[in-house]
Amino acid sequence: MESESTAATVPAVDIAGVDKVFPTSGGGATVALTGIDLTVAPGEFVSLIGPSGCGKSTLLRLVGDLVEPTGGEVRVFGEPARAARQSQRYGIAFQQAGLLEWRTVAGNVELPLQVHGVKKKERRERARELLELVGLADFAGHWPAQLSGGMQQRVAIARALAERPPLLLLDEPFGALDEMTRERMQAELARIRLETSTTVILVTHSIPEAVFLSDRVAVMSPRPGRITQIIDIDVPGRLPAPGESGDAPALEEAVAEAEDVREQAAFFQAVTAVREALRAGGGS
Ligand SMILES: Nc1ncnc2c1ncn2[C@@H]1O[C@H](COP(=O)(O)OP(=O)(O)OP(=O)(O)O)[C@@H](O)[C@H]1O
Repeated sequence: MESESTAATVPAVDIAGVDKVFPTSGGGATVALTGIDLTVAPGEFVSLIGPSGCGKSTLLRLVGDLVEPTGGEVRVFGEPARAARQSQRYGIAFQQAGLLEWRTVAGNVELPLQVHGVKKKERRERARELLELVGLADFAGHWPAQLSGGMQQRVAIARALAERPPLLLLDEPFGALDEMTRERMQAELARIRLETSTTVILVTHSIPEAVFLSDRVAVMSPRPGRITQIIDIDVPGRLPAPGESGDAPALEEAVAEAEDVREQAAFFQAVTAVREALRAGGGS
């Protein structure tokens, strides 16, 4: 077991000098990422934002060991990304919820636990807890096709959290949702993060979403993607980072607070700062 002081000094994610080049069919190469350095502290929420094709998803996939870097190194809680994946340090959710249609909502959430041999009773209990966390306690026995897009995405997030991963990787998880649902889901994610103390890296196209959720926003340039600026977000009233305060508020309270946060001058200022950084980096 690591002592608390050692754990506090090991970053959740440490990306050092990472490049990624994809070979193309004609024998050429696509330089997707170049010279990426980024360190994410345990419990921190960092968003990646940048123009389409700048390598946001590739960077997230590198952290999740779904693609390998061409150069440089990715470490997760002190381990190489491969080892971190093998010791199930990640929960991952993408834009498409990717639920299995032939399993119930609870069955989908239980899936990773079942794959790793967790006993039925314990799986049931954990799925119940998670569905409560994402506000779907009454839908455990439903089929995915009976849920709205937002509800399906909540199930995908519950599933990603099933094994209590210390790191959650989210690639445009709310990209397919309407604006109102999206804002509500953001409030829920802020609350879930506070309640679970999970470190989160989020890929998003939405500046307000990045500002609302993140402690820091990493702004990327057009391809070949580089991180051009990292902006600290300080908006009073935003749900604090884990450890900064006590209990997470109840769901409806979190949603109401989120509305107030989005109306603050500090929120608009942060949105403007990210927008200007995107423009300065060549992203519109
Ligand atoms: N598996 C792959 N093989 C070849 N090229 C790839 C692969 N994955 C990504 N690329 C290329 O790498 C570049 C970055 O892609 P990536 O999907 O990471 O960008 P993105 O910023 O997430 O884009 P978007 O915002 O449009 O989703 C693109 O030029 C893309 O075509």
